[in-house]
Parts: sequence; C-alpha cells; structure tokens
Amino acid sequence: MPSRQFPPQLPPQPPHHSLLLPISGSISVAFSILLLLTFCFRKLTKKRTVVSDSKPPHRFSYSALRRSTSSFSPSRRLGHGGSGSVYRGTLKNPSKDLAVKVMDVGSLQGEREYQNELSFAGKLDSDYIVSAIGFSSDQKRRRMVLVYELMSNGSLQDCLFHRKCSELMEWKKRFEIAIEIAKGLEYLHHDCDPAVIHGDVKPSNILLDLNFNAKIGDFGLARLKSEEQCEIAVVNGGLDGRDEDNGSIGFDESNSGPNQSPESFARLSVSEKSPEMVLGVETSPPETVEAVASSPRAALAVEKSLSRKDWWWKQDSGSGAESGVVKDYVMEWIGNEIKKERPKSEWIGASSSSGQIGKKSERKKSRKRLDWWTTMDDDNNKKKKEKRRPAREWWKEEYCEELEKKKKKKQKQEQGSINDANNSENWWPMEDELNVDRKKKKKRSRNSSPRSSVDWWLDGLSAELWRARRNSHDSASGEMAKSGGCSSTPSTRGTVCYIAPEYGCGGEISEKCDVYSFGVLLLVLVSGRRPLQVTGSPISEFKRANLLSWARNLARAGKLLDLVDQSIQILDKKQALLCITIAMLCIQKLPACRPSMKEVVGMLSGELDSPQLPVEFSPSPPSRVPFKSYKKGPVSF
Ligand SMILES: Nc1ncnc2c1ncn2[C@@H]1O[C@H](COP(=O)(O)OP(=O)(O)OP(=O)(O)O)[C@@H](O)[C@H]1O
Repeated sequence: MPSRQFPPQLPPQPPHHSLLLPISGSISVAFSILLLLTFCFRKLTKKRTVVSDSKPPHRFSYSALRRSTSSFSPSRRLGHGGSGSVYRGTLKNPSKDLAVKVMDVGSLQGEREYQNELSFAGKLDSDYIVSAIGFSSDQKRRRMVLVYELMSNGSLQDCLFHRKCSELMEWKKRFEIAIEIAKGLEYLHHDCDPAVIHGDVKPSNILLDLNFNAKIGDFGLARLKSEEQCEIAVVNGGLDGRDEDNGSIGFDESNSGPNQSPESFARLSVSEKSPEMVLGVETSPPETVEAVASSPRAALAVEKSLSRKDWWWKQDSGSGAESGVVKDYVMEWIGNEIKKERPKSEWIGASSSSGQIGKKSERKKSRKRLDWWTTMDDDNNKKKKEKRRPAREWWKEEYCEELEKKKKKKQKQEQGSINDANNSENWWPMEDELNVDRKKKKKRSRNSSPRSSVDWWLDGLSAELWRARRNSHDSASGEMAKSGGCSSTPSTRGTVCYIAPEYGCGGEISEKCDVYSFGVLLLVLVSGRRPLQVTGSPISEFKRANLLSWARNLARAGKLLDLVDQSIQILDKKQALLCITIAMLCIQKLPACRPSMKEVVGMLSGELDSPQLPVEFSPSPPSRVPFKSYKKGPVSF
C-alpha cells in the first residue's frame, strides 16, 4: 500500500497585507493625483464652458461666443445700440440661442453698461425682464461681451416702426404689451428691495419674444433707489467744472426749477474723474471690467462705488462734457428720427427753411419760431389761425430779414410747401404766448409756470437741435445709417423725449421718472408714432411734430381717440381711452402727481377704477370728462 504522499512543504508565503499596503497606497496616491488633475482641469476649463447650474451671470468663453455668432458676422447682427452691436448666437452644447452684445472698444458707455448689467443680472428675476445671463471678454481685442436671452422678435421700436409687424396691428396685442411693460416696471419698483429704477424706458429697450410677449431689457442705466436718494448731489453753480463730486450736476441758478430747458442741462457739469478712478482701479477698461466681473470682492467694490458715486452720469468726452456733448447726442438721436420720405399723415404739417440761429440773443426767440413748426390737425384752431399773421411774414419781420434777402431765391422754391403748410390746420400749442409781453414771458418761465412742462421741455429740445444742426450736418441730414445701423438713442443719461423733465434738469431721480417714460411709451404704442417726429431731407427743410403736445391738445378738445393709430385693427375704444388717459397721468409735470406703477397695473388690468384725465389736460370749458369706471361700463367721450 503506497504510503500517502504529502505535498512538499512550500516556503512560508509573506502575508497578503504586506503587499496590499504599498499597492493600495500607490493607487490612492494616483487616484488623488487624478482627482487633483481633474479638479485643476475643471478649474482651468471652467472659463470655457457655460456654468448652467448656478445663478447668472455666467462666464462664457469668448471663442465659444465668437463661434456661435460666426465671428460676429454682420448677417447675425440683430441691432446696434449706443454701446455696441448685438448678434444672434447659437451655442451647440448645450443647444441654445443667445443674444450677444459686443461693447465697442473704449466706449465709456459700454463699460458702465457692462458693469451695471452684471450687477443687476443676478438680482432680477421676472417674466417681464430680460436680464443678462452671462458675460465674457477678450483681453487681446479689448472687447467686453454681454449675453442675454434671445428675444426673437427684437425690439418694440423695430417692430413698430421699421418692420411694422402685423402682430402689432392688433389692438389686443398692443394692450397686452402695455400691461406687460407695466408689470415689468411694477416688479422693479415694488417687488425689488431696494427698488430698481430702470432709467431708460423706451421702445428700443422693450424686447419681444417669439410670441410677441414684451420684456424690459437694457439695465445699463438702471440704479437702486436708495443709492439715488442718498447719493445724488445737485450742486448749484457748478458750471465751471471745479466741483469734484463726480456725477454731480451743476446748473445755472437762473435756469433752475422744474421747467428747465435742455439748454440748461446742456450745461451739466461733470468732473474729470473716470469711472476707473472712482472705482479705485487703474487697469485698462476691459481688464478692469473683467476683474470686476469675475471676483465677488471686486463686484462688491463696484456696488459700493456705485453707491458712493453716481459715476455713470459722466459724459463720454471728459473735459468737453458740456453743451457739445449733449448737443451731439441729441443730434445723433434726431439723425435717427429723420425720414427722407414725406409724411403721409397730416399730423405733421409745416415746413421750415433754414436759418442762422446761432446767436445767443436769438436763442430764446427760436422757441417762438419753433412753435410755428409744430402744426397739428385740430379743427378747433381754425379761428385762431385766421387771426394770426402768416408764418412767413412773421419770420421775415422778426428774425430773419437779412437772411430772407439772401435766401429769397431759395424760399421762392419753398413757397409751395409753405403754402401747403399754411393751408393745413395749424395748431400752435403756445399760441397764447405769441401775444404775451416778452418780459412777462421771461418772468413766467423763471417762475416755473404751470404751463405744460412737457411742451416747454420738448420745444426747448428742438431749440437745442436748431442750434446744433449747423455744426453737425452729417448726423442731422438724415444720412446716417438706420435700422440696425445706428443707435436709436445714445443713452448717456436716458433718452431724449422719454426722459422725465425733472430728471433732465437735475431733480431727484425716482421711480416716477420711469413712470413718465412709460407714459410717453404708452402714447407711442397707442398712436404708432414717435414722440418727436422730424421729417425732411435735407435738414434745412425739416418738419417736426410733437406727440405729447398733440395728445394734450386732443385731450383738451375731447378728441383723444384721434390719437389712436389708424392701422390698428379691431380697436377696443374703451381700452384705448384708458391707455391714453393713463399715459396723460404719467406724463404730468409734477412727479408726485404721477401714479405708481402698481396703480398703473391696477388701472390697466381693471382692478382699479379708471382714472380721470389730469386737470392740466382736461377739456375746456372745465366740464370734467365723465370718465366712467373701466370695470363698470363704457367710457363716454
Ligand atoms: N436680447 C435681445 N434679443 C434680441 N434682440 C436684441 C436683444 N437685445 C438687443 N437686441 C437688439 O439690438 C438692438 C440694440 O440693443 P441695445 O440695447 O444695444 O441698444 P438700444 O437700446 O437700441 O440703444 P441704447 O443702447 O443706446 O439704449 C435692439 O434695439 C434690439 O433690436
């Protein structure tokens, strides 16, 4: 029997754990290195991806944005504003359409808009607000980029005046848009703490999505209410620029008061400090902005600095920030408003020949003559018109006798158009003034007469234009590119015609400034007309029409519905009257008299009773308009 074989004894094996330790150690080291590398890689590449899980604003890669816009191809350009161009961008991963705004190099407006947008981007959250969702910059090309949600139907301005979108020809849609804008402002004024004052409410800042739902965009000039109340310092007599308080406004005492004209705010005094200096950062603009945008501490510093100094009031041209700057921006504005074609509508009825109105002594007189330009369709003024001397005669006798001789030949040619104008039913909004003693008139204007500040202000604006146009022929001639080629409004401090009179005159900035702008916008929306329409080419023969004056006149005549855009279909007269009445309330001279946006929303939505026309716009004789409740029944007019 074979003996049982035992396996040979193996040498003793080292215990397993003695091998495992170094292996697992090296694996864990390798793993942690890998983790570290991944973390570093993510950190490094974070710039290149969109952070979608955090609150905006997100940092976008500049090259990704460039690719998404086909290298900022002109074919992708959606529009152009005071600070740069906006392009349609299409991101592939994640698939998303964007609006990409590239700020112009070296544009101060661009810088402050960039910073302002970013500071508001994370704070605003409403269905009625377009806020910036991201930013980027290219240090090489010194470019700053803001990214917004794409609003497929562009701006209200574009839809209403350039593209004439058929959707906006329905009254229902216009009314909805009015309510949406009002709700957007209500959100800013009443739901944000502190309240946000938009500061630049106008049709080009109202954007329409695919379904023509309106949202308020462009927070480049927005500000927090508390900042304004605490920080704005109005310094009388600061015209010489000695005042170091950056952003403060200096104006001539003789011109102070609520009825100040644009001539007076043309003298705004601004200090020489750049925003960079105010921020205490000395780097070049894009880097500064980049630093501000990327670092929370820097962002905080910006916010603090914003509250310290209202620096964005500074005009772009530094030391030259006086009348020239305002003049230029007004001229740029009017350049966009000038149309080469003659107006089809009768609401603009007068023309003017050119004249030299540069002398100081003639500036005040120019207002009178400007009244002559403002002609409106108004049956009630037939009799008044008959009493007047022909405008041509008045022109000749009072102001331009010499010029008349020189231009006799030219004016013969113009005679035809002047006669046309005289045949139309001229309306002189300040007709009573033509017979007023000059001294009285001067005194009255100084004493802030209750006469419409709106007219006064707009007429003053035109006087400014009149003087300016000689020096800025290009922009004034209407040769400037339009519709996507040129800023609708260089909004250094708000926008001409939409800006509240007290704001332009250095008064306290409040939500009521937005309410005023909303009132103008509402009139524009209902009438389908610009607030100040200037027509004619060359500029020497331009015409103008003042929507606000027209509305006021129609209100007094009890013919408010004449204001409504004739091309609107299926008009709800009751709603139209409601809108116009609210607009009239909003454009009242005294900010305190204007309703709040909460009240406006209440009135528009029917939750509050319909308002009565303000006294200053009520029909005369003073039998008050029986403006019945919108809820209760039809409005009789
Ligand atoms: N989010 C957006 N979606 C679609 N189009 C846009 C968007 N933002 C701007 N646009 C288009 O670009 C145009 C220019 O906008 P931007 O805000 O730069 O200038 P603006 O408001 O016209 O003028 P300013 O900057 O002087 O106030 C707008 O009028 C609009 O047509």
